[in-house]
Amino acid sequence: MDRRRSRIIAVAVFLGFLGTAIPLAAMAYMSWVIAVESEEDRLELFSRLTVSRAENTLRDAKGALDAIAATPFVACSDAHIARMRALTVDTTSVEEMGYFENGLLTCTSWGRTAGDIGRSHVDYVTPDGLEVTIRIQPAVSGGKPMMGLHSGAHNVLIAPARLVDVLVDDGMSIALTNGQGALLNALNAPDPALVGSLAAAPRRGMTASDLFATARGDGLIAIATEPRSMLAGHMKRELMLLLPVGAFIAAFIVAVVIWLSRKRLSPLAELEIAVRNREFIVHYQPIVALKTGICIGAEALVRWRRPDGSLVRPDLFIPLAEESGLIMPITDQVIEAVIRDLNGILVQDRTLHIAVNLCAADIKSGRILDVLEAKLARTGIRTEQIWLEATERGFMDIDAARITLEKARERGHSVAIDDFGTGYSSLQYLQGLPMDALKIDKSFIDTIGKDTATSSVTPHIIGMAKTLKLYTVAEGIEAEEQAEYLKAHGVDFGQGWLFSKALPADAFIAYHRRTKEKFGAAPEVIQAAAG
Ligand SMILES: Nc1nc2c(ncn2[C@@H]2O[C@@H]3COP(=O)(O)O[C@H]4[C@@H](O)[C@H](n5cnc6c(=O)[nH]c(N)nc65)O[C@@H]4COP(=O)(O)O[C@H]3[C@H]2O)c(=O)[nH]1
Repeated sequence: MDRRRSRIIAVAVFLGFLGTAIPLAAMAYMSWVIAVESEEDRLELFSRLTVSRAENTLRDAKGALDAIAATPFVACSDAHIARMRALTVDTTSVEEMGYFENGLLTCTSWGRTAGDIGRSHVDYVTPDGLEVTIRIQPAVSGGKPMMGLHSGAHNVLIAPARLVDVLVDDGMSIALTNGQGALLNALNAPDPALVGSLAAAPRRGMTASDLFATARGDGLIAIATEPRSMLAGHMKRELMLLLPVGAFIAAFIVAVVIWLSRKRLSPLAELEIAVRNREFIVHYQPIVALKTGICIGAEALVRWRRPDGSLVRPDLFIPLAEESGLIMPITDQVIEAVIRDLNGILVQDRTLHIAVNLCAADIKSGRILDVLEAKLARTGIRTEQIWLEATERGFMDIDAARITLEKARERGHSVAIDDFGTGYSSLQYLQGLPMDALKIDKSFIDTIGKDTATSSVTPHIIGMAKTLKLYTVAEGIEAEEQAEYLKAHGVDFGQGWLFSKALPADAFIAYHRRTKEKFGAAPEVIQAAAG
């Protein structure tokens, strides 16, 4: 497996892992956030209930004090005491009402007193003017601590429990403070330090151990807290709802990652990347004049050099490239490589030509001629030094092919039909097409000297080419006797392992120099003139 495939697989595994982990973690986080939010909402609701409960209690007490102050009765008369008692009985929150004269309790809702109980100290004053003593231990309440509210000459005692008389859920604690931070009463022993901090700065949130929320009333702050462990159950419920959503998203992401990576791992995707990364190089197979042995040119044969350095043969990727249209950018890269590799030697030796293979799409559209013109401009390479090879597949649209080939020849290129004899159209098409050379396929050359069914075809192909006044190039010559046979039958040029395999540019240039020294130079570049 090459590095690119391993990288794609590694990236896919990594993305698959992220695509699974992130949605699941996001859903877990969302469950946590929702659980925290709704628990805090619940605590805030209980804080608001507490505040409203305390406000009602204080309002009732104030109502009773206002009502007694408005009575015309003589202080501590029977009527006055009866009125105080009636108000005490009628006002749920009031446990006792008292009347003070010269700072001493003179009578209460229960009767006259000895007049030896003084007014208790004032802890704070409510916004509506009630003087509050947070804790009084009156003799009449049986030792139960009371809260005293004083207005004018009267006071009332209320049970502090009335202020936080709220039915709370398990684990929840409540504290009620006045606006100055003094604790009025609490339920279920909330953490005093937390209560102190929230009384100073009311807010909602959580500490390492508790969740909390607060509510403000008129001169009152209620604080509700509960342990963080209460979140677990809530979060579990949210998870049950959200995890399937996370699992669905994760499955979707994983499916997309698999689909994309399979696409990227597909041969087509690899080829696309290769085109983008310009991974194509060209090897040159020498073409020699059979009579003299002189190297008159070469066929440019593309190779795909993978990032790991391995070379892929064209027959393994050209069919896919043709099918997908990627062949056109590949042809462009081949032309660029020819110019880059051989510009020098092509300018030095005008007898040398390079044959470039064209795909069917290029022959149909004729696009390649403009590409060639643009790329050859200012290189010094002559158009007649670039031959164009087309297989019969390129002539499917015969009218379009004729136009392209005519144009190509007008511009000076020679045109050869490649792999001749392997298609179905052959002769009939050939006659109508402007052509310079015919390349006899290796399958016919292989039959030379052998007694096979097709061996008799080879001399016919050669004869036909001569009749049509085409140059003949024999492909795939591997044996001396094949070369001799072809020479004897008047075939002009040959190409094959007998002379040389396809060579990298440097090796081809060296090959060309050697044969030039040995056999001399070609008289001139072989050109359309043949026709
Ligand atoms: N066994 C044997 N083989 C020999 C011998 N002499 C030459 N060959 C091989 O025969 C093929 C000749 O090229 P082709 O018929 O144009 O056939 C080419 C051509 O159709 C296509 N091709 C190569 N380069 C390009 C290109 O740049 N563009 C296009 N469109 N097709 C290309 O790929 C085909 C295969 O190319 P290659 O693998 O390079 O294979 C080359 C060459 O290496 C020999 O003596 N013995």
